[in-house]
Amino acid sequence: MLELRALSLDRGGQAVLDGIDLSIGAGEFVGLLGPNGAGKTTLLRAALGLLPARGHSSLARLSVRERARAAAYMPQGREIAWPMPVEALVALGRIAHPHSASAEDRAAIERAIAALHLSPLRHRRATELSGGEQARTLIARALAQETPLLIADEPIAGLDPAAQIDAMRLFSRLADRGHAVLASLHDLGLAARHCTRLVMLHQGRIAADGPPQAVLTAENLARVFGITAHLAQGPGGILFQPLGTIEGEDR
Ligand SMILES: Nc1ncnc2c1ncn2[C@@H]1O[C@H](COP(=O)(O)OP(=O)(O)OP(=O)(O)O)[C@@H](O)[C@H]1O
Repeated sequence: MLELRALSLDRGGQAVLDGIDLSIGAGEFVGLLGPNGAGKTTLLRAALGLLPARGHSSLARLSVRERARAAAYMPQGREIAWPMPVEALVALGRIAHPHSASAEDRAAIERAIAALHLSPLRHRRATELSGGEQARTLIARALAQETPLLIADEPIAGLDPAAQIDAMRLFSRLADRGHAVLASLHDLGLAARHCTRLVMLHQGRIAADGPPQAVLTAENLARVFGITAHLAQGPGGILFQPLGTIEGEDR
């Protein structure tokens, strides 16, 4: 689904990505973690070929149309330029499909609208929605693309707790159905409970990669995030509670 080898990128004379090796397969819901500025957005955009990088990305070499069928992308920026109805914006997800007004397209749009509970909002102008409603609309647009891989940059930022859990469950179900999901996330607790795998980025390099319990360790949290946390095994996976920051540590 996604293969990155030695992906590196400099910006402003600094290495922002430094030798990223990452392979993501069907059935994986990968949470991309890391503090502000670690390189998460840069990694997602370079993987998609939206930023020129050294090394190899299996997506970056595809034509625009091929790539739009291989991977859907929900960017971090949520600006909606046109005052179009929610359902028309979701329908844009089908634009790369050959017959983008077919019964199959309409069914995909309806599935995406239903999955994000957007039916009551479908005729509203997307520019007039709340931030969280806009976020759900943009997730639905990416979902309507029905690609093997979904790449989402902070998809649950600004959602209320129920909508965050709903979205994480949705991504998890996509992975269960054989898709792959790569999402940058700042909520380590939700990442721990819902992702099948976590990749922790630190200063443009992968600091840890594996199942949640192997990545969310006290040592990694101190070294990468500069925090202490309470970690416990709960009924549905790891329970994570941040406790404090580590003063004076060189992160
Ligand atoms: N156009 C640019 N020129 C120079 N440096 C840049 C540019 N864009 C990003 N950077 C730097 O690259 C680094 C990685 O940025 P990136 O947006 O990938 O981080 P991030 O992990 O997504 O952070 P956040 O969690 O804050 O969204 C940061 O130090 C940022 O300042």
